Amino acid sequence: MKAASMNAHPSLVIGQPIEIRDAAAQPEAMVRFETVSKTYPAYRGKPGVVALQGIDFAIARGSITGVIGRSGAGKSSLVRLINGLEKPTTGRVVVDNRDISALTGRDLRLAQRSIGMIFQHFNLLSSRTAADNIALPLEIAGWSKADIKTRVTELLALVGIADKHDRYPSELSGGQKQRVGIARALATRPDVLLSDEATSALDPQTTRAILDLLANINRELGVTIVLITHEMSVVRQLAKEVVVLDAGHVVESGHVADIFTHPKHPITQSFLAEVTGDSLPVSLASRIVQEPGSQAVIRVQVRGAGAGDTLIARLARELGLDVSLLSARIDEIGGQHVGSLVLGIPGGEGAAARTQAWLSHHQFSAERLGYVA
Ligand SMILES: Nc1ncnc2c1ncn2[C@@H]1O[C@H](COP(=O)(O)OP(=O)(O)OP(=O)(O)O)[C@@H](O)[C@H]1O
Repeated sequence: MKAASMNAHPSLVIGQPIEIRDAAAQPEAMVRFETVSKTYPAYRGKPGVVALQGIDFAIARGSITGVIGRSGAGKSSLVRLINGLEKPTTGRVVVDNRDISALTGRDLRLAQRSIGMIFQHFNLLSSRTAADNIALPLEIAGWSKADIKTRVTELLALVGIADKHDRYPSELSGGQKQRVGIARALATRPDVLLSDEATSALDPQTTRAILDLLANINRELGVTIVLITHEMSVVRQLAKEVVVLDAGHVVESGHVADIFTHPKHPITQSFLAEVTGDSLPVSLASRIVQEPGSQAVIRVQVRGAGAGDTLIARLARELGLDVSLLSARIDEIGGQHVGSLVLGIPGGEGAAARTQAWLSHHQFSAERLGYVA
């Protein structure tokens, strides 16, 4: 593509008007996996590996979708199928209505320009300044020097490091390096941004800042973001949808708030335990014992503003229980209020069992933590 035609794209500076996407005219999905499997063939005496099997899901245009799984679950394979670096063994991967798995050569390279990617270790060229790293994909795409200069300035401002134009990667912090990585990934105005563990090497504060930047980019530019991660805290902070991968299969998927309040698969529950397990105040955690005491302690996940108060009132009314609220934590997850309530249930084992049965009947996700004296 010639530089002149690339200039026809509107500017992408946050705060300025952006390309209007006509949702009615666009089909819903930006990425669609259609009964995809991926097997790496046997090689030099090593057996073949089935990395993905029966993968069938769609990523909505303009969404932020988290793909979470343990090491070896198949996350990187999934990403490489989206950007066409790998071909599926069976099925199709459709990106923006094109079967990317069927593209080769120049067609594939052009399609890949609309799919940006950021990495855990940034993958910057150490011999190039921040500006020249960002310029690289534009040079490859054949942009003119003048257009590259304008675009790079715009991108540096977009990611909040306008003053780092001439800095080399060795002179930048981890967060700043990732900002360069994000600017480079956005340079050719992609529709999809793939983030492969992009915050895994960063401290929690920098992680938060980078995830905030990605949220802004999604909001302002409408770029569909696919977040590959092994950390539920990343999904919780940024994603609206989540796909849980285990051993090459999608074991659960849906709205983040639904999955947080009703995790079904054990692997999802274990991911959630990592982010919610530390939510008990130390003073309460230290009082919880497993021998029967005066109150059974039950943790319940609730959704929606005021849901906690309503639940306690219903338990009082319908089961006649004088429930005490031992601890509560409310988060905003996937745009919804999600609460984790720790309730004290008096009345011994019978009352605790009735409460659990009632919660389960009304489809609350609940777990017994023990008793307090
Ligand atoms: N190029 C390859 N050749 C052979 N086997 C591969 C190749 N790439 C991945 N695999 C295997 O496929 C399975 C899924 O790997 P993949 O890298 O997709 O998982 P992952 O969830 O990204 O893991 P991690 O978080 O450790 O990177 C693993 O068993 C892995 O060893």
